[in-house]
Amino acid sequence: METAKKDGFFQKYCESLRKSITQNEFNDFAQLDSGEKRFSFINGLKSIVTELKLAREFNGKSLERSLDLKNLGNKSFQKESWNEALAYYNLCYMATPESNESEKAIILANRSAALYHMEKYDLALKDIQRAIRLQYPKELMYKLTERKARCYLGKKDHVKALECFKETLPALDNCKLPLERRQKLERDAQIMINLLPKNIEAEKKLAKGRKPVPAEPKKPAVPEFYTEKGLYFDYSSEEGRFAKTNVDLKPNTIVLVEKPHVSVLLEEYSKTHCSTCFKRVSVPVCCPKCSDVVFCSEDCESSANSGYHKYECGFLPIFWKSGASITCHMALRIITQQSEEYFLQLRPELDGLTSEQTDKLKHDDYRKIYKLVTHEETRSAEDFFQRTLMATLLNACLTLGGFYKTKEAESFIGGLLLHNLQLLQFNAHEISELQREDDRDVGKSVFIGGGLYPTLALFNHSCEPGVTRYYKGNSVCVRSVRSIAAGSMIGENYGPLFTQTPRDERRATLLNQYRFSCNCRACSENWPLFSEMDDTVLRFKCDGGKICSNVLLIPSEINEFMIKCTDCGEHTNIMKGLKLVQDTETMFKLATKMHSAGEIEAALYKYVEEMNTLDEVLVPPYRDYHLCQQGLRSCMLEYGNRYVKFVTKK
Ligand SMILES: C[S@@+](CC[C@H](N)C(=O)[O-])C[C@H]1O[C@@H](n2cnc3c(N)ncnc32)[C@H](O)[C@@H]1O
Repeated sequence: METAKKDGFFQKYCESLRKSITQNEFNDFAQLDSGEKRFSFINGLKSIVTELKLAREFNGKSLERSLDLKNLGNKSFQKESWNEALAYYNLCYMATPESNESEKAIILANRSAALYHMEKYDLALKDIQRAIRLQYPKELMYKLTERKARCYLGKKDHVKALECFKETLPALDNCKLPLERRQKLERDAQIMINLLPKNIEAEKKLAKGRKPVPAEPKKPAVPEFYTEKGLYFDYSSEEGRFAKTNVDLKPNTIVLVEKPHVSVLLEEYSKTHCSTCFKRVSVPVCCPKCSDVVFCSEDCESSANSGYHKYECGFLPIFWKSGASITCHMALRIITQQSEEYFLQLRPELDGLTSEQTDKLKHDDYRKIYKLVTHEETRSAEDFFQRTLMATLLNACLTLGGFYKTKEAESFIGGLLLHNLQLLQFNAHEISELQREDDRDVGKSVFIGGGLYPTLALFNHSCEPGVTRYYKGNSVCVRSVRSIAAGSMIGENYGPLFTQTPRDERRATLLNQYRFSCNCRACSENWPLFSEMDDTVLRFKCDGGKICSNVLLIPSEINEFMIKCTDCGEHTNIMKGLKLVQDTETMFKLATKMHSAGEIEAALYKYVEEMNTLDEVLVPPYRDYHLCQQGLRSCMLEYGNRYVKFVTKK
């Protein structure tokens, strides 16, 4: 990844600073042999803060804008356009300045009303709670207690609903409504107060006679860290460290689940996804000071505001305008998510760390990532110049954000920023999300941010990868997509696949971007591209006993697949207990809604591998054809040892 886009201010500043220094000065810089020295040199040239007039920006908050948005929200609400009202209230909440607490309380209360009408009772209850915490006006409090009661009614929690209707009566004492209106509300609440105890009694009686319903099993939380027991890391002088297995791995095996050491959203997703955990957010919790990020919960907001966001708040607009790449933001976040003392404490041991020591550490320990590949020895002085200048821009954010308590820490942390920029270039991963295109039945994988996964970063590349990655929030899951024999390397893919890109081009890209020459099986045997494979078609025996030439793989609701013969219409259930999914439209909906892309792929591969009689597959275009075809083909190669082309059903 490049340090910065051409159209941002950083690139221009970098070029002008480079021109302003003499060749002798540049030669002196080129001689330097540590990150700390490089940082001090560039940081000492000119003050980047003064040159670029850097200061925190909080342009997104304005009471005027907030009131305008509230009016728009209220208009949509009156039209009963609940979704539209919610969208305006969200924007309005984000735009409200920190000091306007009572205004914020009113907006949250309005948002709770929209959510109530959308039957999102839990979310409405949360907003009511937030409004109450922010000193919602006493004279209007009856509205919230009554809405709370109705939310509990919606949730069929009659006991809590009764409590809230009871709270409504004293709350009405503070209201400023005309007497008639107030009496009407009191009567309504009283009706419910009289009615609900009977319901509660009846429910109790019914419950006595009924067998207790077992609670729904909770979905297991994504583990912080999991590895397949056969996974280990080997080393060679040409390839560095790389992942291997000491057991046979079947397709679809989870090889690794890992939380990132650091992860950052792209600007485009900073207001639709939680900045801390990457969950998509429809009812955001905002930062009190800036309107550049959103959170999915108070927990994520407070962990951000007591940590990384405390220093980054107000700098994101500058960062985005600078054109700095997401890896630069990650280099900064690695620092802002810890404290100055944390790094100063680690300082004496960083350079002496060994993999035996770091392998045992947790993902959030800086020592775990410090020794990742940087290819420092192959870098040019120009490369160092640009990256070091970026480190000074990141450092300006730390200085202005109040990160430093001691001036002496600056050059050390500046050196770490430069180190982070180098290691992220080769070890960071794009984080993607499976999104469904509006009116189409096709899901696509969309790049939403970047992450650094300390264990995944040790996997080497193969143009015929053995695994695929997908994400849950910002956690990565790595699954095998074909059989991998004990003793083999587990290769992941850095970009070029053998089915799509000719060997020389693949090798050139990898050499340029990752500084190695690829010798994977597909490269050394020079396998043909997908477009060069022959169209051999064999036939699959369907359940109807006939031999049919067209078969379609259909994902079911439970991440398993069946085959539909498109000639005779028979279905073959390849796993027991599967629900039949009859039409392709439902299939696509299920595929894109219920499964992540990686899971679908991995499961597809598994079943293709199990059906070694199958030669032609019509691959449904539910996502990215290439990966799908590539995976299927490589499964077939293991069986038939010949090249088979898969036909894609458009
Ligand atoms: C993400 S790291 C992978 C782990 C790395 N081998 C290590 O020792 O930390 C990427 C770097 O690993 C090396 N690498 C990755 N795949 C390779 C391969 N197939 N052959 C040789 N070197 C490879 C390259 O130096 C590349 O820049």
